[in-house]
Amino acid sequence: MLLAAEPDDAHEEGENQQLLITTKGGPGLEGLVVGSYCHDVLIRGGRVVGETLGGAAAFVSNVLDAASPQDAALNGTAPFVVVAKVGHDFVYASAPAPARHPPLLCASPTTSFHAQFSETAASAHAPDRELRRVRACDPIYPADLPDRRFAYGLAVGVAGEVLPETLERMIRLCRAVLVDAQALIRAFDGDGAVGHVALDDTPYARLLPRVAFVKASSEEAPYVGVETTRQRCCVIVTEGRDGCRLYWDGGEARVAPFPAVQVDPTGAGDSFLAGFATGLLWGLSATDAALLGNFFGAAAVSQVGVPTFHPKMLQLKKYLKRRQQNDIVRV
Ligand SMILES: Nc1ncnc2c1ncn2[C@@H]1O[C@H](COP(=O)(O)OP(=O)(O)O)[C@@H](O)[C@H]1O
Ligand SMILES: O=P([O-])([O-])O[C@@H]1[C@@H](O)[C@H](O)[C@@H](O)[C@H](O)[C@@H]1O
Repeated sequence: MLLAAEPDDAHEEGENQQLLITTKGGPGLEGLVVGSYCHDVLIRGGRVVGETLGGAAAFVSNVLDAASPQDAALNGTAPFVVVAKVGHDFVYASAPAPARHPPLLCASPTTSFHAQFSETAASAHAPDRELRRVRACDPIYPADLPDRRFAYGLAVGVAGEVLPETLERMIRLCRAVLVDAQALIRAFDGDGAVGHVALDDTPYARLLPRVAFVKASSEEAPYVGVETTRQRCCVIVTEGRDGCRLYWDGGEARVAPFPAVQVDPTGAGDSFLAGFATGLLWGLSATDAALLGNFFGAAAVSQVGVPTFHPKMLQLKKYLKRRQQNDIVRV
């Protein structure tokens, strides 16, 4: 699979879009992150063991900020925009991610999840938590997105807030869009318990040929339908402590994990996706970008809530960049 190094502005309906993130610096690298911040309540053995900032947008912007501090300092601005919504009850406005990337305020309450953790997950691929959405903020509408072009977009909803028309607008605005499957296939029962629907049965399915990557956890992968979806875009399945696999039309690759002592699995998938996008921005091959994704996923599970990164951790960039052969990236 060839991943073009330079952008291509043509985004026709049905076009089989390839990854179009340029490896060269400059304002053309601005990203668009769409998905709301939320309140997470962590419950173990019936007891609340933590209350933290959540929402994929929080974990994603945390990684993107950590991975591009020099760019941000040079421009005086972060090289990406976050479109997130919260209510007036939002308690993490001064936390680093929302403070740097303020959300839109709504009359509805902040999205809130209760995460019930099992004491032991049977395998790396077994679900280790049951999620319940107890409050939902407003959806993010196409009109909420800035009206300008971006190098890349990350659709990272957690509670159904990225509407099909919003994803379509992202595709029009961004040269390449990476999607977290959880933004597309979550369904909520009367109690808010999170379930899944088949991606093919959703209005998002027709947009897949115009998406560059879809990332799914092992639990979500059967609903994404890897065999069908890989014919439309590249699919990445994360496998917890086993790392991840990439599937494209005609091939696949396994990417090894980093060791970690897991204290809180929340945000691993989000941090993975942001690390993966960062790797592509650095000009890495998709498999090396996935290695960077594994690195940030492992870092996320090692800390409770939105993790902090020691600058030394980012020395991985030097190592991975040394492996980079040239600007045209092949898998
Ligand atoms: N226990 C772990 N040890 C090392 N890396 C992990 C661990 N759990 C998750 N990761 C990393 O985070 C990524 C996403 O985790 P996963 O559990 O598959 O996703 P999700 O959080 O969406 O359920 C994995 O692909 C892996 O890179
Ligand atoms: O753990 P993960 O799958 O990467 O992502 C999580 C979401 O699934 C969850 O709904 C949200 O409340 C967490 O804050 C986090 O964003």
